[in-house]
Amino acid sequence: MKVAVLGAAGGIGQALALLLKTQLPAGSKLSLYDIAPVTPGVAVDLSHIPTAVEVKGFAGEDPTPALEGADVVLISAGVARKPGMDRSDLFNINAGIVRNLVEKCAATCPKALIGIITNPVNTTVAIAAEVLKAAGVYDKNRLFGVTTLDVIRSETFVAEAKGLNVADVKVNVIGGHSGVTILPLLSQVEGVSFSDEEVAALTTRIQNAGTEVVEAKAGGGSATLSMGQAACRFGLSLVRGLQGEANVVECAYVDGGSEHAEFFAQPVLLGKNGVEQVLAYGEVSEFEANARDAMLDTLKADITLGVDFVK
Ligand SMILES: NC(=O)C1=CN([C@@H]2O[C@H](COP(=O)(O)OP(=O)(O)OC[C@H]3O[C@@H](n4cnc5c(N)ncnc54)[C@H](O)[C@@H]3O)[C@@H](O)[C@H]2O)C=CC1
Ligand SMILES: O=C([O-])CC(=O)C(=O)O
Repeated sequence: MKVAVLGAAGGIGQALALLLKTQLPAGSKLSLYDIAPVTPGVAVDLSHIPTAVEVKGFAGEDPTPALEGADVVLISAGVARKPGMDRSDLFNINAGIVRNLVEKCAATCPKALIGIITNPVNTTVAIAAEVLKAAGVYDKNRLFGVTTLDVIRSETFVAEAKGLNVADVKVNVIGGHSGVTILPLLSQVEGVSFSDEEVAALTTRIQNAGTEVVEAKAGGGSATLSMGQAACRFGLSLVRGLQGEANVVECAYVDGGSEHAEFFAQPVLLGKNGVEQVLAYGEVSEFEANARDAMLDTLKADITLGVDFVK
C-alpha cells in the first residue's frame, strides 16, 4: 500500500507523516511531496524511526515521482488562515494549488483514493471533481473531503462536557467543513441527553473550533496537530477499507447522491473501491433538521464556486 502526502513539509503534513510512519501497516510505502526544499530531509528524518514503512521525500515543481503507484493521496498543500480570515478567503490561492495537484493525480495515479484537506474543503473538493471529470477519470467513490477533524472535536467536547470516556463517544458530523455547514448530530449520541442550551452552545463551539485554534495561534497558522491526527485516522481507514477490512465507517464529504447537495458530509462505508456505500445519517432532531436546511444555500454556493473555477 502506498500513501502519498502532498504538502508534506507543512504543519499538517509533517504531523501526518509522522503518524503514518508509525501507524501504517508493515510493508507500506509513504511518499512525501511539497514544493519546500526541506521535504527530502523530512523523509530522511522520519526514515530513522524503526517501523516497517518505507519513506521517500520529493521536492520541486513536479509531484509526479511522489504519485507513481499511489493507492491513497492526502492533500494538505496550500495556505492556512490567519486571525480575521474566513476559510473562503483561502480560495484565491488554494483553488489553483488543488487544481494543479489533482491534474497530476489524474495523470499519474487515476485510481488512487484522494482525500482533500486543503481549505476551503467545501469548494476544493468540487474543484478536484471537475478536474478529474475533465481528465475522464472521475470516480465519485474515490474522492473525499476530509472532515474527520470535526468528528474528533465533537467527540472530545462532548466527552469533556458530560464527563465521559472519550473512547466511548461517537458523533456523526454532516454537511460540510466551514461555519454553519458543520453540523454535529448531538441528538444521536448514545447514553447522554443535552438541554437545548447545551446543544446550541456545543454546536456553536464545534462550528467555531477552527477559529478557536486560529485565534489562539495568533497569526501562527491554524490547526495542524489535531488535523494531523484526524487525517491519519481517516487515511488509515481508507487503507483498512482497501485491504478488505469489514465495517470501516467514517464521516466524509462526498459526492454520494445526497438529496441535499452535490457534495455532503455523512457516514460512508469504506472498502476496496473507496466508498462502498453512503450510509443514511439517521433521524435528526428538529434543531438539527432546521440547521441542516439553513446551511444548504451556503454549501451549494461553495460548491458552485469550485465548479465554476474549473469550467
Ligand atoms: N480539512 C480540515 O479539517 C483542515 C484543513 N486545513 C487546511 O490545510 C491546509 C494546510 O494547512 P497547514 O499544513 O497548517 O499549512 P502550512 O502552511 O503549514 O503547510 C502547507 C504546505 O503546503 C505547501 N505547498 C504550498 N503550495 C504547494 C504546492 N503547489 N505543492 C505542494 N505543496 C505546496 C507549503 O510549502 C507548505 O509546506 C490549509 O489550507 C488549511 O486551511 C487545516 C486544518 C483543518
Ligand atoms: O479553521 C481553519 O482554518 C482550519 C480548519 O479547517 C479547522 O481547524 O477546522
